[in-house]
Amino acid sequence: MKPAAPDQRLDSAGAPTADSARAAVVDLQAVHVIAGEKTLLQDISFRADEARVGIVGRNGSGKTTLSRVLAGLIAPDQGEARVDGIDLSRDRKAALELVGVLFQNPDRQIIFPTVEEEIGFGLRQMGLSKFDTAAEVAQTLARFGKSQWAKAPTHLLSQGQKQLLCLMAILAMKPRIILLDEPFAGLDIPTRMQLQRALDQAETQLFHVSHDPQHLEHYDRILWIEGGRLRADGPAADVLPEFTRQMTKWGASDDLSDLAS
Ligand SMILES: Nc1ncnc2c1ncn2[C@@H]1O[C@H](COP(=O)(O)OP(=O)(O)OP(=O)(O)O)[C@@H](O)[C@H]1O
Repeated sequence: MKPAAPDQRLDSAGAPTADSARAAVVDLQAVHVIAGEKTLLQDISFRADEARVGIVGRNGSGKTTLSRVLAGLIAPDQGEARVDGIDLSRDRKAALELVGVLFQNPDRQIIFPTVEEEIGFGLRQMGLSKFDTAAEVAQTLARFGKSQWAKAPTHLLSQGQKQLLCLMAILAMKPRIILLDEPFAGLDIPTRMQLQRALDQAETQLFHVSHDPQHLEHYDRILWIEGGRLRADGPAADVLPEFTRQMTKWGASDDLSDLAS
């Protein structure tokens, strides 16, 4: 393997990860998100430019709301959220170029009848010509060894294949950041490993929401959200053991209604 440049990050297998020169700065300052009577996020502040950032927390703690803020899909009711100084909730074109989002349910993301149309859509939105889009789609499929999928009807793909399609569509757009909101839930181990490999090889920053601390052990930084607040923020080796201890403690006591309170 080629020796890494002095400031190049390596993943757990020793492979280079995100290109630090392209790292975007995600900057949240005193972010509040309110829905009716309920405060979904309260006073969240952090500045992150790490290659791999994990987001953990119990069900209903506010992780998905936070990912929507990061992607510019919702604007904070108070405070500021910026990526590289840009308020993505006001600049959708910049949001498309900067952040790709992979959600848990690919059926909510796939809207086109064939694989090539699905991958091509985002590229056309970014302003690529039909010719360049076709070339980029073909290259992306070839990179994943899936050229034979080009004309395949998307509704015939399995869940894992659909999730891989969504990931290919995002990677084709070469965003600076990929936001993952539990994309592995419901996938079998080989499919999950294949997606994880594709992500590990992507020279892109990852913000990854997961319930499973094991998926995030090799990450640079972990944000732990609880009750809409930032409960802990630090290296995986510090935050994840404490998170696991607390989850186990809560899980061992009381009933589900208490867990959800
Ligand atoms: N638009 C909304 N209006 C009212 N409440 C909402 C709205 N969106 C989310 N919530 C509530 O806010 C809380 C946080 O939701 P969110 O989806 O961000 O949590 P989460 O940590 O991603 O949960 P999970 O792990 O279960 O996916 C939940 O109690 C949810 O029911």
